[in-house]
Amino acid sequence: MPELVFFSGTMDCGKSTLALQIEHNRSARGLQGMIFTRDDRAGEGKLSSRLGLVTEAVEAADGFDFYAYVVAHLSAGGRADYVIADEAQFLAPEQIDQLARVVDDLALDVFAFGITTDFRTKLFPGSQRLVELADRIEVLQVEALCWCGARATHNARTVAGQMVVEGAQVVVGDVAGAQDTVGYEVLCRRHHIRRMTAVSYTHL
Ligand SMILES: Nc1ncnc2c1ncn2[C@@H]1O[C@H](COP(=O)(O)OP(=O)(O)O)[C@@H](O)[C@H]1O
Ligand SMILES: Cc1cn([C@H]2C[C@H](O)[C@@H](COP(=O)(O)O)O2)c(=O)[nH]c1=O
Repeated sequence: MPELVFFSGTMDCGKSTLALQIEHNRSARGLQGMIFTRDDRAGEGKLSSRLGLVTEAVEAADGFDFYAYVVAHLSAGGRADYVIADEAQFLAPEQIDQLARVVDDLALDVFAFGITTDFRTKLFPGSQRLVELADRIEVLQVEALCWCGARATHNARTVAGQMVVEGAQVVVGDVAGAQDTVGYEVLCRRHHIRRMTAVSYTHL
């Protein structure tokens, strides 16, 4: 049975790497995937991993209709055996519904990758819809670690290493950002609640 699978975890836990591995393993066996992303750090139309691998992807911007796009591709004689959607937290709930329809009506596996919660520990709307609709939710095995050594479960937004709790939900960035710009750091719940980042800990 085709499935909608949500691969979830914190930032920097290997989601995009896994997406690229799934793509590699399937294409090595002659299967044809359709790869989508949104707002990847590497730029428009890219699916990139911090390990240095990158592949071309279709940018799923606001209003993009996954179901219509896949149907149009198949109707034009194109082939599709599965779908990959990275940075799925940025998708609108309706777009997740379209991905579910790709599974149910077109019988394709859909592998979606994304972080579940934002810097304020609130669900992204796209992730919420994935939790509601996915056949399976897979938490990634390679755990990112908090500075204290515990498993990182939450994403903090930082400016100069200090945690901030105000701002827009979406700000594209990285865990290794420059000191004066917006960056991110993964933390355990205890230190997220206490707003203790690696920088604030070393200044205690
Ligand atoms: N220099 C490195 N050597 C080995 N592994 C690395 C290196 N840099 C990053 N990684 C691995 O890549 C992971 C991040 O992968 P990525 O797919 O970009 O994460 P995500 O998509 O979840 O944000 C890190 O957690 C780490 O396991
Ligand atoms: C927590 C949080 C993250 N983001 C952005 C930052 C990155 O561009 C992506 C996550 O990418 P990754 O491959 O999982 O590292 O999401 C955001 O916009 N808002 C947030 O609250």
